[in-house]
Amino acid sequence: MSEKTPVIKVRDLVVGFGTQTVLNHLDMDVRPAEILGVVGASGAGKSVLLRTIIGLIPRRHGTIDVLGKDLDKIDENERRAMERRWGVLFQQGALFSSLTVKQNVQFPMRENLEISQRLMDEMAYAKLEMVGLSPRDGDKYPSELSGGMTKRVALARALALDPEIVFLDEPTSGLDPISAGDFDELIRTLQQTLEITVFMVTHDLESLYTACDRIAVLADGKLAAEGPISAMLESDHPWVKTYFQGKRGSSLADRELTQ
Ligand SMILES: Nc1ncnc2c1ncn2[C@@H]1O[C@H](COP(=O)(O)OP(=O)(O)OP(=O)(O)O)[C@@H](O)[C@H]1O
Repeated sequence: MSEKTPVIKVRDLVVGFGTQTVLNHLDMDVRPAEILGVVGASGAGKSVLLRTIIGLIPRRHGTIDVLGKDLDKIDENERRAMERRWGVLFQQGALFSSLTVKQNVQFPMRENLEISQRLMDEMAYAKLEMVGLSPRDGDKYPSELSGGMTKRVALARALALDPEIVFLDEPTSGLDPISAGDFDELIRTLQQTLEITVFMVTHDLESLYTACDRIAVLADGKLAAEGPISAMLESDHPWVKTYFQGKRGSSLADRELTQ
């Protein structure tokens, strides 16, 4: 794929439920190896967009290309192959409570790869190390983990099949600011070392400043603004102005300017 080809290309996307239209003729590109932060008011449709791209919610209209393939034009086998090329971290982590950390990380491997248990163990330990957890953490159950550890395990599971794209839905929600900052740094480091493309839905202004290359703002079912933080600070869109140039946003912007 050429440098310029978007990794994800969404065109004229319409998604709704009953009489409600959530995404209304939305166009969006996600570029290779970028961390794109998707923001918008509560209920704007950020999670719906993520879930529609990965095929969990049907579209009413529009096309979605991922890694150069139109998702409407691939057969069942190609679809399964495509799903191995992306990893997803859902809101709340969504770990299987009856499985250990190691078994959770191995879940996608078991579903998709025919490899020995020993190799799967090695791979699971490597993924846990990548996200800053030890092999001993592998034997714990989700109920024994802190919020930050749960997110890390969910990230390790999303990375299980060495994906090219990672979808993160509110990865830092529920974390204290220090743990959230550590998680942002982890995402940044992984993105740089593995050169993955990251689609991150977030409410966390700090994440947008420290982790994201570009930001896409959802409002009224469309992209209201997109670009780096500097573009957000200059935007005239009312929601973008309030969000990025409001009290919280401007203190981060000041810090950015003085660094
Ligand atoms: N499965 C569903 N069935 C019916 N309505 C849904 C469904 N999923 C989402 N919605 C509706 O779609 C709208 C957008 O929801 P979505 O979860 O994408 O918002 P969001 O921007 O991610 O919000 P938040 O920041 O609060 O998580 C909401 O009005 C929601 O109620």
